[in-house]
Parts: sequence; C-alpha cells; structure tokens
Amino acid sequence: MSISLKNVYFTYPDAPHRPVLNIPCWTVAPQEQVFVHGPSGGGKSTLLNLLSGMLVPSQEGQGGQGEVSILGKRLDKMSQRQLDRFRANHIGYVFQQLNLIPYLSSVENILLATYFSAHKKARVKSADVEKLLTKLNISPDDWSKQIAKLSTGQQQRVAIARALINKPELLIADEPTSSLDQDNRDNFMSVLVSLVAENKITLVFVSHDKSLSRYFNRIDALSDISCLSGARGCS
Ligand SMILES: Nc1ncnc2c1ncn2[C@@H]1O[C@H](COP(=O)(O)OP(=O)(O)OP(=O)(O)O)[C@@H](O)[C@H]1O
Repeated sequence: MSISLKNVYFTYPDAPHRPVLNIPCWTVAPQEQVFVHGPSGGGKSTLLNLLSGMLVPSQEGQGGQGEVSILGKRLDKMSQRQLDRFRANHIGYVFQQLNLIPYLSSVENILLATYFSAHKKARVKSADVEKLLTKLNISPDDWSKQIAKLSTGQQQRVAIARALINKPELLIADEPTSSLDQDNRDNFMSVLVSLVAENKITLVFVSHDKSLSRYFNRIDALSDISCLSGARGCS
C-alpha cells in the first residue's frame, strides 16, 4: 500500500476534547489517484499533514496512538531527521499557497526543491527541469523570468514541476486550484493527472470543490473516512 492509516485519532492541543479526525482504517494503493472532499474546516489539511508526518496522531485513539504508514514505512516511528529525509525523498506537495520564491526564476525555484533531497539532487540537471517545464507548456522565454512576473496559471504549473522534480512516489495536493479561473483550473487538473499517471505516482488531492471529482476514479468523502461519532473496525 502507498498509504495505510489505522486507528488514527487527532485533536489539536488547544481543543483536546474536540477530535478533528478519527480514522479507523484508510488505505490507498500504489498509483491510485484519490480525490478527498469535505467541507471547509472538516479536517482535510489536517489529514494531509498527518500523511506527510508534519502532524502525529494524538495518543487518545482507540488502541493507542494509531499507525501512519507511507510506502510501507511507519511515519509515527520516525525521528524528526528521518521524517525530513523521508519527505524530501518520497513526497511531493502542491498547496493552495504556492510558496514559490518571487524573485527567483522558474528553474531556480524548481532546483531549490532538489536541495533537500540528499540522494536525488545529484541526479537532477537543468535539462530535467527544462523538459518538465516544456511538458507543462511554459515557454523557454519564461524560464529565467522572475516568478513574480509570470501569470497565476504559469506559477501553478511551475509549482507542479517543483513538486515532481524529485520524482516522488506520493503527491499530496491541498486545494491547489482555488485561486484559478475555470480555464486555468481545467488546464491545471488535466496536466496534473496526466503527469501523475505517466510517472506512476500515487495522488491524494483534497478539495471542498466537488466539481473536481470528474478528474478522478476514486472519490472519498472525508466524512466516510473519518467517523467522529461511533467507530468502525479496520477490515
Ligand atoms: N493549528 C491549529 N490549531 C488548532 N486548531 C486547528 C489548527 N489547524 C486547524 N484547526 C482546526 O481543525 C479543524 C480542521 O481544520 P483543517 O484546516 O484541517 O480543515 P480543512 O478541511 O482543510 O479546511 P479548509 O477547506 O477551510 O482549508 C478546523 O476546525 C480548524 O479550525
């Protein structure tokens, strides 16, 4: 399995009696592309933060702390240093806020992502970046322009390139289309799902916008994954 969660329970420290998530069992197979939808404030970003090890399950879960396994590795057993390395080597992210460095170029922003990926950065070359940018329909004239001088749609595509440059096995996307108009959104989604399929990547994409579900063949409601009233077993 690419993802396996068991008895994962989560509360934020400032509201310890108000669980945000209670997941008896949730699995995602390699190369699946899963769309997870749920209302604003429902816990989608919290779920993604648990999948990347940015958050760890709370202790109060039924049967202890719960298990978060990604690509067969238990994140809940890793040290901070191991987690940092695991994330850099295996997981790519595309967020609502793109977090691109505005005064750097597309190529520089993408190469920056390779800096933390110890065993991969040596293999990534400018030619790899340029190939990806071409695939994402960013014209060579724009490769060395400052990010701030590119359109929102172009910046979104650079963010996809940055997420994919380390060839992650798992890609996590958190409402990345929320600031795009309809045309740019359709373009972004088509490019994203085709690159993910081509590179045999597992994708977990969360959004409140159910209209995006048409790009996916597995659609999970967060309320079916996380049962805050009454627990179900993990079969
Ligand atoms: N750092 C935090 N500390 C305390 N509570 C938090 C924190 N982050 C989120 N929450 C609360 O946890 C719940 C779930 O938040 P989360 O951001 O996971 O929801 P979401 O489904 O991603 O929402 P949105 O679609 O609006 O981004 C909300 O009630 C939110 O207020």
